[in-house]
Amino acid sequence: MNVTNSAPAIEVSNLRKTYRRAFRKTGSIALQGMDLVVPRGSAFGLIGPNGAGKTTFIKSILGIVQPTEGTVRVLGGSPEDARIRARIGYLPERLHLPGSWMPTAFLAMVGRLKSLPPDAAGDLRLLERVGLSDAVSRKIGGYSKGMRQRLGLAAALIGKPELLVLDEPTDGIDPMGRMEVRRILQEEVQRGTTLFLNSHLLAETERICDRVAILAQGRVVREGRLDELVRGESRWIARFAPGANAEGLTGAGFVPARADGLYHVEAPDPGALNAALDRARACGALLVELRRDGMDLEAVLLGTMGSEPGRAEVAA
Ligand SMILES: Nc1ncnc2c1ncn2[C@@H]1O[C@H](COP(=O)(O)OP(=O)(O)OP(=O)(O)O)[C@@H](O)[C@H]1O
Repeated sequence: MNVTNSAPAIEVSNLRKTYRRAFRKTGSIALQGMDLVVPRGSAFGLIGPNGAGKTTFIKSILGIVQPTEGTVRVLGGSPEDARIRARIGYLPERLHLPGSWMPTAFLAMVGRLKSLPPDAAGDLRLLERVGLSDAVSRKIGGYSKGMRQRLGLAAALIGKPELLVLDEPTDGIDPMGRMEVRRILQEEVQRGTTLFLNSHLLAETERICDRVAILAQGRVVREGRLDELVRGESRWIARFAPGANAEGLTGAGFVPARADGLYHVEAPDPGALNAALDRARACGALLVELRRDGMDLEAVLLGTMGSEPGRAEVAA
């Protein structure tokens, strides 16, 4: 087996980055001992508040920012290695595009930078895939923000990258466009690409990603499978038909919720859940709705951030 192919897509250990300020004794700490493993083939979302260090992390794994300390491995190699970088597609947070260029010329240039043979037909297919077929013969300077973003995504997709790193990929894209971008990203993951997504749109991260890390003050404070992070451990919400015997339900282990007809019940496994429902039915209650009492990603983030201390400055 090829060793590099079995390595995680991204692996960082004790990653630290302090931005030094010219003529000043203090530096700004962006990352302070970050550890993270992104498995191959995952759709991984990085979330966290403004200034948490997300963009600094992305720049570190792409070799754009030099870490102050720690190790970074990407696709089993160093981000400094041009051969590794050629296997990564990157959509930066702030796109700088040459306004006087045609989109095809821009994609051709990105292909050359990745040492790929020219592929004009492939570039046109990519423009079509990101919804820019009507704008192929227009200069980039006349593109709207969303169109520029789509072009950036096309550039990131050049050469079928093994790892796609996207910093706020749907910034400026309308809701229909977001759906299209989501579909493209899902297709890429199905193809086997590892996706690394940084987005403030938590609903988007929730829809696309299967793993999530929360970054706060330059450290990973939570990481795991999305379904495990958002799942309420063992609490369920049940709705019973009007007229249910409230006293009987309470005796059966159901706790009335604030909304009428809703009850919470603790059940760590399917057996316990069904036993509780049997007890409810035995006292005449008719179940009309049952769902897990889960949280969304926003609630997970807010809950996690509630206990985080503030960021400090360091002496350089
Ligand atoms: N070039 C720089 N020089 C000095 N400080 C910087 C630089 N880039 C980032 N920082 C600081 O590092 C910290 C992390 O910034 P970073 O942009 O990585 O965070 P972020 O999580 O991407 O934020 P946002 O969600 O607002 O984009 C912040 O305190 C920021 O001010």
